[in-house]
Amino acid sequence: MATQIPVITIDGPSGSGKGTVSRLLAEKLDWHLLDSGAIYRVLALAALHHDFTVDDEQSLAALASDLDVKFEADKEEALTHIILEGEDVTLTIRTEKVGNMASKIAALPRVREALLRRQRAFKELPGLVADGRDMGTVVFTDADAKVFLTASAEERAERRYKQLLEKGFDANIDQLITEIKERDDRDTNRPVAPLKPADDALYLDSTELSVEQVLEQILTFAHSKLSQD
Ligand SMILES: Nc1ncnc2c1ncn2[C@@H]1O[C@H](COP(=O)(O)OP(=O)(O)OP(=O)(O)O)[C@@H](O)[C@H]1O
Ligand SMILES: Nc1ccn([C@H]2C[C@H](O)[C@@H](COP(=O)(O)O)O2)c(=O)n1
Repeated sequence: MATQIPVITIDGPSGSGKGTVSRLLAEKLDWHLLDSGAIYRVLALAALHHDFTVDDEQSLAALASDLDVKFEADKEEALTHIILEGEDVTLTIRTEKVGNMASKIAALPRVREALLRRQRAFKELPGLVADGRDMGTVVFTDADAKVFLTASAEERAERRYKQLLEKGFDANIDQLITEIKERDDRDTNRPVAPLKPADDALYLDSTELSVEQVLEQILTFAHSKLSQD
């Protein structure tokens, strides 16, 4: 009988905190981590480098299939270095320009299809924490515990504003609120793999919660689900 590899999925809109919480959860459990948004962001950056436009689905799907990207975990710095075609793009992919391009190309069915195998390959022992938009609904439908993490658009824009300033980027709060709402709208209303809670997901609104409170609630939920199996 094949060994079961446990998976916890955390989906949600931009700035809901899923990346932060997923990293902490993976560290605590000593499991692997998949930041699926980073894959879409890397692809977006590569598309910008190659001057591909969003309507060129064929070229974008080919780029997605052959994407030369490496994820190198750095435990000391508590981050994953992302190397695209030999260049460290860990910071570059975090701009709103790249995030918006990622959201646009993520609506293309052939691009999503081309990235499926790459994402599923992250499922390895002793376990995987996967964050994104469709981890629980499409990529890992048989996950042991699924979470949908959200927060108000205003709170998420405020978090993103602070985060961008800390990283040395320029930011404007009103523009961030507008962009977050546009991205929510695009990610939620696309026909393929839209952002939505899986039927069996824990729905968690973090607007009034600290990172520690969110982590605690998810850990309690995950432990109860994993002990049922
Ligand atoms: N519950 C929380 N309370 C306050 N700040 C938070 C909370 N959760 C996350 N943050 C902060 O909000 C910012 C955005 O969080 P994070 O990058 O984890 O969001 P995300 O959902 O992964 O966004 P994206 O999908 O765009 O990558 C970070 O600076 C993080 O420290
Ligand atoms: N599973 C995923 C992950 C990400 N995307 C798209 C949609 C997002 O707007 C964009 C950037 O993701 P982020 O880094 O902000 O989490 O990538 C998706 O469609 N599916």
